[in-house]
Amino acid sequence: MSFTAPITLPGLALDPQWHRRSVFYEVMVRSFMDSNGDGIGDLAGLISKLDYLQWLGVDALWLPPFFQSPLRDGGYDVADYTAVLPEFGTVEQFRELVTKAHERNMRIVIDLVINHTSDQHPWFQASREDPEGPYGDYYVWSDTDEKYENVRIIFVDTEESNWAFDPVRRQFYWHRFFSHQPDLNFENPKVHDEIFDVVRFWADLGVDGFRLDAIPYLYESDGGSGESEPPTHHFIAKLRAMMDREYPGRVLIAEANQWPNEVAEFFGTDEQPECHMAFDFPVMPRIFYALRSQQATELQRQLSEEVAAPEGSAWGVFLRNHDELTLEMVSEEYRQAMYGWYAYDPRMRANIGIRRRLAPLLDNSRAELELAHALLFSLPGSPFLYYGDEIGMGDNIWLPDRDSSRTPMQWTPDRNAGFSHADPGKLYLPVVQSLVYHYNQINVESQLAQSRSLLHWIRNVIHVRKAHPTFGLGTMRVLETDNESVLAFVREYEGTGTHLGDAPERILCVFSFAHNPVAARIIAPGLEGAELSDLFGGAPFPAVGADGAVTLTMGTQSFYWLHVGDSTGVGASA
Ligand SMILES: OC[C@H]1O[C@H](O[C@H]2O[C@H](CO)[C@@H](O)[C@H](O)[C@H]2O)[C@H](O)[C@@H](O)[C@@H]1O
Ligand SMILES: [Ca+2]
Repeated sequence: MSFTAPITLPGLALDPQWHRRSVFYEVMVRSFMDSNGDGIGDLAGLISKLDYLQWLGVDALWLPPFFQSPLRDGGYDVADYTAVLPEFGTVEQFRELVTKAHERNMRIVIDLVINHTSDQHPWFQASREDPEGPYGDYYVWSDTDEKYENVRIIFVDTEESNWAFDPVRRQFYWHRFFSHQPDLNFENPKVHDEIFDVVRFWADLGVDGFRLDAIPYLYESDGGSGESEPPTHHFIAKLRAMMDREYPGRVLIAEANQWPNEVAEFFGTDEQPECHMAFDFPVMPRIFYALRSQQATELQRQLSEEVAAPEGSAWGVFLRNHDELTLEMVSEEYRQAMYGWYAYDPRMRANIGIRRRLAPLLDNSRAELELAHALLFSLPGSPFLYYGDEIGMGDNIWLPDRDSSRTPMQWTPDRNAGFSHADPGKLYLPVVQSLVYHYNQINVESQLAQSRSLLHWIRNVIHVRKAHPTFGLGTMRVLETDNESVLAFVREYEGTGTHLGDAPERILCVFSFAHNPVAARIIAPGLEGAELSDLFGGAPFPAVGADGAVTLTMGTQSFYWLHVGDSTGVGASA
């Protein structure tokens, strides 16, 4: 892929690898900061908090939809792709956000929700009213609701069919998600043109990337599963080609809740590249499984089988996001175990998953929060944080659907957690006031004032990660251990063009999920005789033996990131 065209975005240098070096931060405009006291977060509020995000070490923001929408699915029901929802601000303010982010060397990624629109979108209104008109074929219409019977239902809590009857057109329309989200008809080339124009609109405003929402579901066919069908890949390849031609350096991120070998197809091929990044869905629930089961084996197996992202591409790793903690990528047995540990109250469940935030899932255990983040920041790929998780925000399971984890950001112990000066009753969602996670205690201001707070800890780890490009750019080798609670892998990078000069770097990462201290023997072929030292404080550790093994003692639910130095000479082969 070439990057010959100049990139003129303010404040940003051309960096074809930026997405592989970045720490991403998902921030919902509605939830972060309200600038005008109407109780709803907005773009001006987000702009006012860019300094905080820069301080934290964030390199790129991912903004879920902020477009015109009836907000029946958190904005994933778009009614106008090129208009900002008035409560959030204006296109001009969005341009200002991009400029100010770029000035701080931060990039902006936005959601591209193209599988479906809101039923309020003028295209759908025109389509239902005038089947022969210019929009008649923009959606998937049928006289029967018996087509595509092999296609599963995704929102099992609310939907009984992927078809809904429209009383105006007197036909059924296809929808993979809520019935108020009709699927666009990608068989219609005019739909492709419309989507390309939407991409150009936002790319011209300077966005650095697009998260392709629900991307496997663009096409369906008779007898097919409606997931990742060949024409879906052809469309993405066509979109990528346009991006490379017209907007080199901007990235596409696939949101495909599937197994790694299926998701990996969204990277495309050398000849027909598709996405630069894809979210890693299977790894995430296995981290949570390991924390409760004290077994690293399933996570170790998954990581060993992990498909390496092709040259120049990256996985996106995450612990939580704005959706439920999806359990689609685990077996029924594991799913039931996880419901038992993490969703013991049925109210905590949504579809096939758990609608809770990170800190409550981990019972506010500092050890577990650190362990989970240490994994997040050292697994291959780029980490995605979810707003508020850096301070251990709580949730509100009495709110409907996934709103449980979309409450206002907690900035201070003051009114509305410093999020808004509106009357508290006017907020788009109430601030969290539960016993453990009340905004009086859990907020940015008080954590800034405590040097050992979770916020400072996470910031420190982010900065350590960023000082070692191996985490973003290196390969991973999973190692054998003699303790099934302990996971170990080595990250290796040839080291060109980093602060290390051209020196290669190796980092041994070890994690114990045991609920008591343990010792583990780690077999590290290739590291025979190597010296080890702690990446944080530099303290020396026992060297790897001549047999390539090292025994480490680990505290309860703890981890090490160890710099692998030169061989001590003990049994070193060369
Ligand atoms: O636009 C509809 C939905 O699209 C994304 O959905 C993803 O989340 C679902 C769970 O909420 C998941 O089951 C599905 O596999 C994903 O594609 C988006 O992130 C959702 O917020 C949105 O409702
Ligand atoms: Ca506002």
